[in-house]
Amino acid sequence: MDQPKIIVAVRKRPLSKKESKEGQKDIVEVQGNTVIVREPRMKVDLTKFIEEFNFNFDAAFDQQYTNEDLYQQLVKPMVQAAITGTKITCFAYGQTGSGKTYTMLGDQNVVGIYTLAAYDLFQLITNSIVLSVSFYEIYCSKLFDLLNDRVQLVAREDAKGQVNIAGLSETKVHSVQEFQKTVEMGIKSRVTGQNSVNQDSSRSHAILQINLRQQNKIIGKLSFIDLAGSERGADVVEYHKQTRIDGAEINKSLLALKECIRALDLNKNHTPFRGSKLTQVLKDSFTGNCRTLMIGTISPCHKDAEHSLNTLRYADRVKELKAPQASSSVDQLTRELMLPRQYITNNYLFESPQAVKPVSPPKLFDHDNGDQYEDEVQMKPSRNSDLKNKHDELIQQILDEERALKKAHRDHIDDLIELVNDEMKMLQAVDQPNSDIEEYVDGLDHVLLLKIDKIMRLRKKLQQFKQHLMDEQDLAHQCQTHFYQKPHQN
Ligand SMILES: Nc1ncnc2c1ncn2[C@@H]1O[C@H](COP(=O)(O)OP(=O)(O)OP(=O)(O)O)[C@@H](O)[C@H]1O
Repeated sequence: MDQPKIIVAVRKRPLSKKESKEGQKDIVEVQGNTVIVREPRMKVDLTKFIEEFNFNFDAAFDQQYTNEDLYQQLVKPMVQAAITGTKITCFAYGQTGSGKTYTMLGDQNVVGIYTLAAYDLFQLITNSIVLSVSFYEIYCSKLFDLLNDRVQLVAREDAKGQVNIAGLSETKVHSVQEFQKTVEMGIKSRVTGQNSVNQDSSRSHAILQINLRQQNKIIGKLSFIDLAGSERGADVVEYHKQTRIDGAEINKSLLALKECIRALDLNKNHTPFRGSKLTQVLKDSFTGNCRTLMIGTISPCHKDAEHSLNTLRYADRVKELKAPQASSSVDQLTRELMLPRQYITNNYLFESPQAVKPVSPPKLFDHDNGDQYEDEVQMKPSRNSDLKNKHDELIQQILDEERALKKAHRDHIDDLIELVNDEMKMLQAVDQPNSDIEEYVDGLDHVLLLKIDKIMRLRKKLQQFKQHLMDEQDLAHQCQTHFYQKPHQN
């Protein structure tokens, strides 16, 4: 059976002892492949209510599941495919502290996906296959070799369009123990590289690559990417300029990543690799025979609700772009019925640039390139709850209108098909000997007028919908502007 090209999964971590002690509430529930977030909120009149968000994924794991469970279900089939030449790429995406490293690397008690994959690889490969590891980091568009004293590297595209990282070191490993040692060395180098105010591991993407070679020819490639903390994209409101630049850079790479996965899934000829350093260096992983797994990691805590929702929305966007699978029509339908609140904002901001101009937050610094994920920017409910409520109502209205518009569009297509059938009959009739040309002319005129009428009606609905999308953008902008305003100007 064909495995899907892209799998999007979400993993919820348990509450930590500290969080339980602090009285933090677990607001995330996993039911099958659905993740439910129940966020306690307060209305303008101070009445409390719970807002519920539902997201449906290819797989979802709650705190009961171990790294081994996740590996067996999602990664093992990919590792097996890697042996037969499929390039596999596995991303971990989520807020700092949500469990990306735990999932990928494990901790002192538990091994993660890296090592579990290595175990299987050494079981599966024959003696003639050599396994080697590269480990590097992308920080602020710069590449650093984690297995060679953090030497800075350069990615170059050759005449054939292949991207090579010049000077990237590769360490041959002959056992799981050697593999683990190599990875640990890279992790150490990553951690000790935190020598500036702004740099910590959650601000960079770490890429672990395992190459399988036979007679010096690469026959398999596995890439594991621990992405920068998702909340870092929101650092565009930080005081420190470098931090803001990092935030913009992270947003840019996550946006480009989403676009590349989209192109991959829709089998598009053009994939926007050059959108960021991350996607540029991963170009090879997005072309040809390849499979991608995205694991979104989330915290269960109430205090992290906004970040968790952002992670879920990002994963949802990646998933929403997937071409429908023949076997997943029920999933598709369920998804349509459970559209998350921000669906419109997320999709229309980025997917339909002609219809809606992207909202640009106020310019904060010269290097601001406008590539930020606007929806990753947090709003403070306490300071703009009025605007936010208005915004929420409008989003609801837009969701209803979207359904009505799509229904009208489908009806419109049915009507057009009927009219085309009528036209065909008219043409057949007029081609007969002794046909009535006047009847044909009147009939065609009538059909064309009907078509114009139908198009105008549909267009009116569309214009109204577009207007509401723009209104939504204005409101979102106002919310952001409100947020960006400093409370005290000296
Ligand atoms: N599924 C899990 N089960 C048990 N503990 C977990 C799980 N996920 C994460 N943890 C624990 O939560 C803490 C934070 O996890 P982790 O370091 O993996 O986060 P992270 O997303 O990698 O953060 P950063 O981006 O800062 O590196 C760690 O102490 C880790 O052991």
